[in-house]
Amino acid sequence: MSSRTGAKVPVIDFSNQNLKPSSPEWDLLKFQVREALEEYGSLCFRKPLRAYHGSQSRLYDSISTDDAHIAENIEQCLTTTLWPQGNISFSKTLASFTQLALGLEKTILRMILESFGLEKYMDELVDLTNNHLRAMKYGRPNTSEPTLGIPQHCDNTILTLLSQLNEVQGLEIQNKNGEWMNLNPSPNSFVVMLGESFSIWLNGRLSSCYHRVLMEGNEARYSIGLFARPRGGYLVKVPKELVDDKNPMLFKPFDLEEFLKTYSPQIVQERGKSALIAYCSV
Ligand SMILES: O=C(O)CCC(=O)C(=O)O
Ligand SMILES: [Fe+2]
Repeated sequence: MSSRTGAKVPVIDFSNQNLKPSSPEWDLLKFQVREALEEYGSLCFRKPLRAYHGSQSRLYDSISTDDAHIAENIEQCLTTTLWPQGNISFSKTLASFTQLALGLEKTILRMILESFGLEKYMDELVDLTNNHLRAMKYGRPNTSEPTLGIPQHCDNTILTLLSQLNEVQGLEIQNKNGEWMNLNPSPNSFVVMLGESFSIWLNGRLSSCYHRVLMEGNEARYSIGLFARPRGGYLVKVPKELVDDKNPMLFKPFDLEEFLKTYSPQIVQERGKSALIAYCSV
């Protein structure tokens, strides 16, 4: 296993509720976002289908819904899975969490696009996005040995926003030197990661980061994520502005749903890199 380090991913302060595009504060944050994503593919933000997802490890369990902006989806797929008789306060909390996360997701998306002069694609990217909300539980490892909660992977999303719900740490990202860094996010922050679909759309200008969950000790870990994924039936396609003589097109257009039909975790292991990147590399 490669080495682990406690080095820090940048934390960016988004606590200003009145942040406006084109203001000096917006431009400063935009610069910080771009810089952090170039370095790590990931950063932390400070801020005031009914399914158990497949077992990633013996510790991992989750419930999730697509199109999480619709409150009934949260109710039907998450709340009633846990409380068949319903739980209004849980549904409301999750719905307001989702609204907050969606707002942040759009802000980050706009900043990244602006930093490439590609803001005209904002609506197109928002339209092709399915916001998948997933609540995750990692059971108690009951050992002092580091135990995998989720093996290393890159998300196939456009953006991923993660929030850790209790004090039990475990999320790690890999830096450019191959070292694993634990993130230790505080409960009032989001970790934002650039997903592979976005890295491909950007013709590789920014990379997504490998991450994993490693746990030890006797406590369960709870986290929640908003996974902005391209909808099935939509082609993710590098915009013409990112292709020229010096920057040839690196990826063919792809439909994530079509890719997932052919996906086999073995491909990831065999090629040592992401199956999605391998699938649509030119
Ligand atoms: O629980 C976490 O903090 C990470 C989850 C994750 O990486 C994933 O579901 O893709
Ligand atoms: Fe992930």
